[in-house]
Amino acid sequence: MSHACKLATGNWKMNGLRADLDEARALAAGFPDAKCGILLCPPATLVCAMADALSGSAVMVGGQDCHAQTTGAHTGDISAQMLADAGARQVILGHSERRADHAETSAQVAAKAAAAHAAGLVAIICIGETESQRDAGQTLDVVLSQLAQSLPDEATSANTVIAYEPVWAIGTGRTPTLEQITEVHDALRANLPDQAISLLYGGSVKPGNAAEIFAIANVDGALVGGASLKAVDFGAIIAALEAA
Ligand SMILES: O=C[C@H](O)COP(=O)(O)O
Repeated sequence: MSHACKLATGNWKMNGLRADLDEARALAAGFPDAKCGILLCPPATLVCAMADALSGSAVMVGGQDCHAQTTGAHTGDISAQMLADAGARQVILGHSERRADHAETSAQVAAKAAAAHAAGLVAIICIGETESQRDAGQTLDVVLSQLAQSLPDEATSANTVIAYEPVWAIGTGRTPTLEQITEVHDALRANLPDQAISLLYGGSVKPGNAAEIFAIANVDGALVGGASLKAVDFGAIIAALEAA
């Protein structure tokens, strides 16, 4: 572990109806005195209701994306200010699914992060290589380039978290070796503008592999997709992070 803050982030992606807020409540009930940051990022439709449901608990609520502008004619988009108004404290930006499905560039991610910061939100900026890039030996070049281009100038440990997510490990049950995660996280740490920025690993993190991943020196937590949907699974991952 580094000196950065530990953070367990759950990304519900396009999953979750109001009835699923019971999972969020169950998670919060299991960690009344959390020893690390705990964050759930539900779909936009649930941000307000989840923030209300978790009010007074140790579990924070975040968004999964925001627009770079504050207001305007952008049908279907939501601004960072709107997320903050709904009770969010953080926002995931530049997730590989956004980069792939919506052709988001790192420059756009940086603009969104600046908007998030202006709204008082912590930006969780995602980076990661594809399988073909890894096979071509381009992993460090790709992630360091994404890091440099996705961070706005004002990024500090107070307003920014980085999540390294190999695209090929997301939702596949496959993970890099511990040596591969170590190599990338060490390189990221060496290139951060603020050494106290938290570095999360994401991609098929489960209760069964969380402890060994959290034992890596420059891993400060996780960005968890599928295993964050159920309190019992995400709770086990959070317990592993607290113990690391
Ligand atoms: O945002 C979360 C990541 O994409 C990881 O998803 P996963 O845990 O389902 O592999």
